[in-house]
Amino acid sequence: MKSNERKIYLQRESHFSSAHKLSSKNLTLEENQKFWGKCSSLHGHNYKIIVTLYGEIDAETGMVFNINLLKPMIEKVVNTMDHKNLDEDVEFFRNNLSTAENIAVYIWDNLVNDIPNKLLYSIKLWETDRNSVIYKGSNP
Ligand SMILES: Nc1nc2c(c(=O)[nH]1)N=C([C@H](O)[C@H](O)COP(=O)(O)OP(=O)(O)OP(=O)(O)O)CN2
Ligand SMILES: [Zn+2]
Repeated sequence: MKSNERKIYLQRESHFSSAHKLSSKNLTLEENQKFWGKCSSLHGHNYKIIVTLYGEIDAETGMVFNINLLKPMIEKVVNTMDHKNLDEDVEFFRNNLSTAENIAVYIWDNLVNDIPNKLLYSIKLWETDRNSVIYKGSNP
């Protein structure tokens, strides 16, 4: 592939709605309520994510990566969580609390091997309008 040596960020937004609760298996109901407050009860969020790729603009295609290829990769991961109870329906969250942090890690881990040439740069995830995380994992 020819490169014109100009690097650029490419972003794709996606959404999903999931139920979850934050509670530790090692704590009693009362202890969980004390630690996590209202979040220890089952509730839901409309999550928003932005997946960012970073790389050189290919001189022939004019693209870093074809968004038409990126879309189904993101949808595949998002569909494992959309309209699901994260804690019960997604294996990863049986052993990892379904915090925004861990959801971003889950998305990264499920995308990084599909996106070629180490292009995956970051996952930004909003749990609410006011609460968000940005994860930059390792890209082997
Ligand atoms: N570090 C984190 N802290 C918290 C997380 C998280 O994922 N990472 N998650 C929660 C709960 O999931 C909770 O549902 C957050 O919702 P809520 O408190 O309603 O959200 P807001 O802060 O946007 O609501 P306010 O109206 O601003 O209080 C808790 N902590
Ligand atoms: Zn929540």
